[in-house]
Amino acid sequence: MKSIQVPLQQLDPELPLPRYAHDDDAGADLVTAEDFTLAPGERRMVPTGMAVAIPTGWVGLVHPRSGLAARHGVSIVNAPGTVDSGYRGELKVLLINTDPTQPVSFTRGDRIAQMVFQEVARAHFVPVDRLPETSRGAGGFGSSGLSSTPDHYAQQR
Ligand SMILES: O=c1ccn([C@H]2C[C@H](O)[C@@H](COP(=O)(O)OP(=O)(O)OP(=O)(O)O)O2)c(=O)[nH]1
Ligand SMILES: [Mg+2]
Repeated sequence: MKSIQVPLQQLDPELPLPRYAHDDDAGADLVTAEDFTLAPGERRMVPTGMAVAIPTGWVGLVHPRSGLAARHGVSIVNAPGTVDSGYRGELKVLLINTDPTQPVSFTRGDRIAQMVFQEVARAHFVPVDRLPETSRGAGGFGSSGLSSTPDHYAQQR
């Protein structure tokens, strides 16, 4: 696995650093700096008490935790959140409680999200009159259907 150094400023020094729960995990867990409760349907910008300097050419993606999603319906509004390498402000997590009836409470230090680091490419956009042809063409938004044996697969069999 590639490894990068990420300078981290602890705006709230008593909180733990982000950690990988297991050696091969893709995401390092982020914690909340605050106690809060999300009412059903409520969203909130949650501070993490830290700022980072992600290396140029990389991005930090703020992903939901599946356990919170499965148990409480808690997700991230803008999933995955994009943390630009030039961003020096406090990392925040835009949580939402999608449960229609149950509130959910968090305590300072609880792990609320996970950050995945990825390399990014810079696109240079080149205006053209025609795009190269493909089998998909302009089909999208469900064009290949739901069934596991659609005609769509016929040519590959
Ligand atoms: O989940 C997130 C998403 C973003 N950010 C911070 C870092 C990121 O670099 C900055 C801007 O995010 P984004 O580009 O997604 O927001 P925008 O609405 O496009 O704002 P801007 O105009 O500042 O780019 O906000 C977070 O702390 N958490
Ligand atoms: Mg932006």
